[in-house]
Amino acid sequence: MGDLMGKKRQRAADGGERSLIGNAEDRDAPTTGFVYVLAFFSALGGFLFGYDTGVVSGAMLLLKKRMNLSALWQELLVSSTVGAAAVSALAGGFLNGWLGRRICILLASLIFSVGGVMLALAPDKVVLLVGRIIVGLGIGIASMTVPVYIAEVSPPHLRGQLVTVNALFITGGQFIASMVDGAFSYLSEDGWRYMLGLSVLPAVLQFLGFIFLPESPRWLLQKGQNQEALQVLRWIRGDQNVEEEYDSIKANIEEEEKEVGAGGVVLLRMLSHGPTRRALIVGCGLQMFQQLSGINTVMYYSATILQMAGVRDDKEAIWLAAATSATNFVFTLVGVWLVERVGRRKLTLGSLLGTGLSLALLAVGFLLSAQSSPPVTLHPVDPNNSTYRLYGSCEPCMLDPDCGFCFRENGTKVFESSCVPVHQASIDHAAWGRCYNKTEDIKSPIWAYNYCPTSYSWIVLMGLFLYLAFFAPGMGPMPWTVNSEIYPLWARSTGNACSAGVNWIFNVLVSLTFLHVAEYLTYYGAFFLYTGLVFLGLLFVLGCLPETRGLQLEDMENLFMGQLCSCGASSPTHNRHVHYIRVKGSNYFHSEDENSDVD
Ligand SMILES: O[C@H]1[C@H](O)[C@@H](O)[C@H](O)[C@@H](O)[C@H]1O
Repeated sequence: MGDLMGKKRQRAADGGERSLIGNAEDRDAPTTGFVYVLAFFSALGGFLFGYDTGVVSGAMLLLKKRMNLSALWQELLVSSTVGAAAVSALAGGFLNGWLGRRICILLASLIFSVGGVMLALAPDKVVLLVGRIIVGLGIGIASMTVPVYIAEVSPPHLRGQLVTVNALFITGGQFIASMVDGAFSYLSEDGWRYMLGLSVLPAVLQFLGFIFLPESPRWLLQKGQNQEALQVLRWIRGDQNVEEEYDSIKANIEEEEKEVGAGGVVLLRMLSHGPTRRALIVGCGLQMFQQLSGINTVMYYSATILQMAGVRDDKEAIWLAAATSATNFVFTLVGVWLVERVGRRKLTLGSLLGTGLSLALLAVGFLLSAQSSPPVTLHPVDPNNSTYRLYGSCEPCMLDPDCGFCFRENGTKVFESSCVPVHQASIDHAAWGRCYNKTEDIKSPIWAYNYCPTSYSWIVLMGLFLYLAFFAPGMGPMPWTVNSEIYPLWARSTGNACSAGVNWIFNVLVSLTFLHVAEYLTYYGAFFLYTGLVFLGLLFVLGCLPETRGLQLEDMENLFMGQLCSCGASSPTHNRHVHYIRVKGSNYFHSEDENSDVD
């Protein structure tokens, strides 16, 4: 074993130098346009991920009225997709290893198409629920397969950028979904059918594309289909000399097999092998912290934040929410531009720092709003004679899930305000009284179920914008990009399945707990909590995330040879020394001390 590891490190060291030279050449080498075609068609999976998770909020506004959906059914229709994605992302690891990346992408696009047709034609809420679960199964498989496929077909110097394009497509999907929501919100009858059904178009396009596109050459080599692998490499790289890359991948697979064996449960082998165990902790940790930084809560909550800021019209709020997803999209583009320039580690660290500070600003905005919460001035008599809680100001009334704030305003001045019970069937109006009948008349009272009018909304708005500007280039895409790179081939599908599963599980956890957390800690407490979690994430990344820019996928394992979390950018590990050589502004790994043993 020790001997093998020694040879492996020798090869890695040679490979490191070779990739070092290779990379310098690579940058100047012509890249065939074909790799961009591959990235585009694969990233349609990211688009569908974003579209289907984003479109549901607008569709729900219409659906709850058309189908008379209770709060439980609304919750089910939203969360079932994310829950199904968690399950299928985990299962996707096995499918990826067994069937290959291409078949999995074809499967996902087929599932998306079937789910989309079902949703568009759904006669009742049960069919809708089944459709949402089916779509979720597609999202899970796509979310873990697409980054792996793109990473495996890309040359090292373009890999970060091309995998990050998938994340760009995710936020692009969310943005288009919000535009479609806005456009079809005027069709109150059947608008939701178009919103949910339109996803069939990109799904079919991806399916048709992948009928003609090749399997990942790395997966083919792993399955012993050497001739096909060589052909695909030639196809993707154009005229370039691919023998060296082919030999390097092949030699690596053989060594890995000798080193960690071939049979058995991959996850167990990963956990008992130091470098893959550490990579798995880093990959899952990144995905966990991505969700713990509250992105989906902030996005979801943006409509309310805008209402706080004085946007009272529902339609206007929908369009402004589209501006939020547009911001997320535009700043992901900045991430695509930066990833190969500053590297994954610096990008993630900078993003976490800015995200944490913006969350603190959001929390301060909510705190100031709570402190200047308008008082309740009217205490109307409950016609149903049921006792309802008496609150002195808007803040506690708004945090109570059974009540809402009913008020009039004159400019920024709030008057004639009361706290009344919410209607059992819909949070859109009060159970009785002045806010029972919602009219378009601007003089009629305003019903605020989950916000309070405030003059500090500009701080919250600024916090929201800065949050997206910092989160989107780094913490949004980097967990996906890094996970596609850090595992050796034999562990890549399983590693990505686990980390994507962690992402979806924490997505559900954070969304389901937000309102309860806000009820106990208030909104500012909830945002201070996210701030704390983001700073924990910052420490984690600072200590544990090595730089992967420019390295061959086959050389990544060396980054995780030492103790976990001593693997920060350039720190030496306990049993071997790692240092970086700068070539053309990039860090390249170079190994010394080949004979020491690992673990
Ligand atoms: O990377 C994506 C992206 O940031 C999305 O905006 C978010 O909704 C997802 O949860 C996340 O995984």
